Amino acid sequence: MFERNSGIPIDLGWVSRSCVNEQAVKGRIQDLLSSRFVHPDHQIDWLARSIQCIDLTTLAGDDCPSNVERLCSKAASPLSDNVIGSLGINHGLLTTGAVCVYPARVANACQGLKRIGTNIPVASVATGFPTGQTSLKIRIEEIKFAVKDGAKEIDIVINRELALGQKWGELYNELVEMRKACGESHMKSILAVGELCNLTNVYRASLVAMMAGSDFIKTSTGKETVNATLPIGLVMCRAIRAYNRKTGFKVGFKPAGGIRTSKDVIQWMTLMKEELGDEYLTPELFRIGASALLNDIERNIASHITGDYFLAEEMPMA
Ligand SMILES: O=C[C@H](O)COP(=O)(O)O
Repeated sequence: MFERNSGIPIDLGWVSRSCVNEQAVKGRIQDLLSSRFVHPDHQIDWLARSIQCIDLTTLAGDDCPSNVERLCSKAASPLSDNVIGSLGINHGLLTTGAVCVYPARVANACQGLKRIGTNIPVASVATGFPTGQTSLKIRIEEIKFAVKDGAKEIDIVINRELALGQKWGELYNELVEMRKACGESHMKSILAVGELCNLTNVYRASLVAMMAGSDFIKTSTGKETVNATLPIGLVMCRAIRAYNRKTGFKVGFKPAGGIRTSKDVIQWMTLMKEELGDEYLTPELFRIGASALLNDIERNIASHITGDYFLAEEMPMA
């Protein structure tokens, strides 16, 4: 275990001095993709490990108790019994990192997980997700509502207007208020990187979110035009590393939005391993926000085990 990030007073000098060389970021990602491979013999282990880091998500307008219950069952038993048996893992030991739902569905998720008898945490998006376009008062109330209903993790969205206007002090103050409203529940700050215009803003927003006490920084809501990309992920990982060196606090990273395939997951895990080290490849410090990824992982693990090719529709719905 490690100490939770309590945040630090805002350091505006550090924020405004920080600039990102976009060409160097692209070069580093190209180098990573061309020089680091996971040996096929180890891919099953990596994929099984990735499942523990998934925030299994449903964020649809037609979410209702029954589909949230199904999501909870899938989170508690992400792989079929025969696949689990072949991996030599005891049933019930492999679960996703969390279940992620809208605030109105937190109570359903908590009940569903309790019925199954698992302590998988419920995460909830809040603060006017995905845009945050409402008053601070209402955004704070929404956090409190989700916490009261049992959410142990709150995925808040940052105010993009403040970030784009370089109003870092104001953004920090909003985030500090949100962190207070989260209480013991962990705050995962969504930067909505696709709307931040450039990588320097991504780096600066990452620093401000961590200074305000975020437990995780997260790329995207999944609703922006550009969501999680590896260059953006690299910039956020570097900010996490710099913050850790300066303060000693470890802040987690959550790429989210458009992550659909086993190949994507292995690339994200490679980035984490190379940039932050193995200790960050745990559910405490790494999550993948995804609504449509588990099916592909299960299909790949089943294919590795049996040597047969499976169609997506042959797998139970993820
Ligand atoms: O926070 C999680 C994202 O909404 C998931 O995005 P996705 O639906 O593209 O997987």
